[in-house]
Amino acid sequence: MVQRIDTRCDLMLFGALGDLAQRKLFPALYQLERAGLLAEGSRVLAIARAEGDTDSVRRQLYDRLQQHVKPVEFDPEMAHRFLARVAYLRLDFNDPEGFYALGRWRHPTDNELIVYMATPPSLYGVIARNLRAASCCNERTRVVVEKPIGHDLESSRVINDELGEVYNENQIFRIDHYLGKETVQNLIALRFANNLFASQWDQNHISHVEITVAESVGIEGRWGYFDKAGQIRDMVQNHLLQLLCLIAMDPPADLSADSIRDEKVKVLKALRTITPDMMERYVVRGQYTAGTSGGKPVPGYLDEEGANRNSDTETFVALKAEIENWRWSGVPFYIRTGKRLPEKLSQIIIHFKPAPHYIFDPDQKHLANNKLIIRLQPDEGMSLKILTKDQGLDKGMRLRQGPLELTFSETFETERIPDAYERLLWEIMKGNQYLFVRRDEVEYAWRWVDQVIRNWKDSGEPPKRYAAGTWGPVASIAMITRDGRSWYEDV
Ligand SMILES: NC(=O)C1=CN([C@@H]2O[C@H](COP(=O)(O)OP(=O)(O)OC[C@H]3O[C@@H](n4cnc5c(N)ncnc54)[C@H](OP(=O)(O)O)[C@@H]3O)[C@@H](O)[C@H]2O)C=CC1
Ligand SMILES: O=C1O[C@H](COP(=O)(O)O)[C@@H](O)[C@H](O)[C@H]1O
Repeated sequence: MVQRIDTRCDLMLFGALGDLAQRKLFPALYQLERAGLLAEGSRVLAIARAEGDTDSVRRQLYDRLQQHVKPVEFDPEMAHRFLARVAYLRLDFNDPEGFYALGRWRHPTDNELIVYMATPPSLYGVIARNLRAASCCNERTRVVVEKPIGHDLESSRVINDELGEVYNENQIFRIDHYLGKETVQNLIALRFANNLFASQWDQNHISHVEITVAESVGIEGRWGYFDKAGQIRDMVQNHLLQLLCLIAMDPPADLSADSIRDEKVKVLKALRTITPDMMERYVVRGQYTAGTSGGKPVPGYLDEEGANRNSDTETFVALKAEIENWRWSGVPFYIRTGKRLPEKLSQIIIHFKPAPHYIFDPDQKHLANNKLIIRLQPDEGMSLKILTKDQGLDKGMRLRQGPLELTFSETFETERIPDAYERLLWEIMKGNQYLFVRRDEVEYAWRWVDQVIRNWKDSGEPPKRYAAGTWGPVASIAMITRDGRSWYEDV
């Protein structure tokens, strides 16, 4: 049972009629209502520039909730109860005068103020300044911004500076929604609550690590945004590097936001720069062509709605990251992520080194390393592959690899796993920053990713094509095979 808080909050949601707000944020707020976690008197101000008033926007939101909340979890009475908290304000975010209406909406409440910018990052600075000019924030205000922060290190610095002019770092909640996923948080529990793993978690015992975040979806009507970003800015700079940090970081002294973030920053700082001469062996970028998804034909990236047919933007990245410190020296982290892959699957595989002296059947030597498979989504859980003796009189000392299995839904009879945004909104209401990204993390991540993007640009090489519904360009298989390894397949 989650403990409710009695702090009344006012949430100003900029970009309230956009994709993120409608698909993720309002459903998450509805779920908090359903769980009884919104304090009496908490309110939401939906702010966007489309025509409409509170009644019409509530009707629109009701329909969206019906669309995006699972039918078994949708309760019309609860939806109306939640929507009664919502008002709509039509506003152009570039219009400073319009922001005085926000002050009028607030007056005379002393509810805690949360400002959520579900808008393009180019608007964060102007919204912050206009809020300040209209006296709509104080040192207790929490401001929430979405990833990606900028499109490179320089633009992220500009945005962070603009936010920093109005808010202190401890007021800024930079979202990386992967940090809100239960199973991602579980990495911290797995690593630091189990001494069994803690003592094995380094280059003495681990040969390599794989991180796969595969998506079966394509661009889903977001071509305008995605084409400027590409998979490296959309997924690697944030979600995948955050996963890498949680796997690679040293134990934090405690669970406080800064203890955890200090350790993540050390990992990002230690990432080996990928120089132009390393690109061929370390990085593969791909773009999907027509193929199939879920058994149905789907168009290629260049034929998606709104596409520019000459685009060289990547929809797939595979790369080999190396961390230059004592713990991880010589242990590659192979990461891959892409759109229109065969399935939605996020998993991390820790490949342990074999025993120092092998005494079994030489033909079975390839089996002789333990693997820990951490399934982030779907089918959340973990599986430790261990070796046992094959049973039977005729088997001698033949080995067999089998799993020690922990599927969360079966073992713990978990009710429902909350969506990442539910968790994150809840933590923002409580004012807890440990699941949010600090400025230096964002900037070190950009520094590393920028170098890869610069190398791509300088080489002028187009992305390698892969058919929708496959695991990316064959070059990504060659990349790992060259090191005598392969992407893990559960057989
Ligand atoms: N969608 C997603 O799944 C994810 C999105 N994000 C991030 O979240 C943020 C929002 O993304 P998304 O919801 O997809 O974007 P959308 O473009 O769908 O939504 C942006 C919203 O802001 C409004 N807006 C833009 N400019 C102005 C303005 N000058 N004045 C008033 N309203 C304005 C838009 O109104 P109008 O429609 O009139 O233009 C729209 O309501 C981005 O930073 C994105 O990178 C992060 C992770 C996932
Ligand atoms: O941030 C983003 O994440 C989604 C994938 O998130 P998931 O929770 O469904 O795994 C991705 O599709 C989107 O392009 C990206 O902006």
